[in-house]
Amino acid sequence: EITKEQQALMKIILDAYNRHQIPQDVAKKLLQDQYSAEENFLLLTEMATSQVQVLVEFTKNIPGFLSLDHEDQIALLKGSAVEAMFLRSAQVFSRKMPKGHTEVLEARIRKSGISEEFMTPMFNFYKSIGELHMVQEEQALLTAITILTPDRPHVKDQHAVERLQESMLDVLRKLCALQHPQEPQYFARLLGRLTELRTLNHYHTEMLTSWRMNDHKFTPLLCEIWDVQ
Ligand SMILES: CC(C)c1onc(-c2c(Cl)cccc2Cl)c1COc1ccc(-c2ccc3c(C(=O)O)csc3c2)cc1
Repeated sequence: EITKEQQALMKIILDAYNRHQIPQDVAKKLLQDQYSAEENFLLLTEMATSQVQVLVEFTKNIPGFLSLDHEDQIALLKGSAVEAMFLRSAQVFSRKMPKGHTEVLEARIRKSGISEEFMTPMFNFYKSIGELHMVQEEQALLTAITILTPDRPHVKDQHAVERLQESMLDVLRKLCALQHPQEPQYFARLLGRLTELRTLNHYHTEMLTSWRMNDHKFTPLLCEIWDVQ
């Protein structure tokens, strides 16, 4: 019982999700053959910077987002960037990239100065996303829902964000019922991943701190979105 306007919303979100992806020439750099921790960190920094740009373009296509208070738009992007990038990189792992990106991305993440204690929760998350076998529509909606989380730091008009998120959640709930009729708890499992994502934020903050203590440099865009340097 997905309504006509919900179908329209779904199409807009899916088109935006597919239209905005890391350019292939950037992604292909993962396949080059230098594998030092420094080289891996630089490549991952380039991936993250490109992914943030993609994320901003995707977010601008979420119906209603550009009508939110401008400072709240920034607060939502800053607050959700890491989670959206975990979701996106998780799709790379679960979609078994033909060009072998999966293996090289994992190898570079594992050897980029991230301490062991963060590897386990990070790769457990990647595994738990892979096990869901999400379709594109679910991935796109889940990313939009993550961005439209009302209780990010410094969001002033949380109700305005809540209204947008709720309409996305309603479409996702109906889509899950259609896509996974034999699995009534599938929608709840998807939302459970959003909770797991928020725990990864804390690990990520510590990852940033330890990189900075080892004098690793980030790009201006990442410094701005992560309030570092
Ligand atoms: C600054 C840097 C060292 C960093 O700090 N924390 C994290 C970080 C890490 Cl290490 C894990 C999870 C989240 C973050 Cl922010 C990172 C690296 O972030 C990445 C962001 C995004 C990709 C990413 C996305 C899409 C795709 C696609 C595709 O779509 O076709 C093909 S290849 C690829 C690669 C990889 C890495």
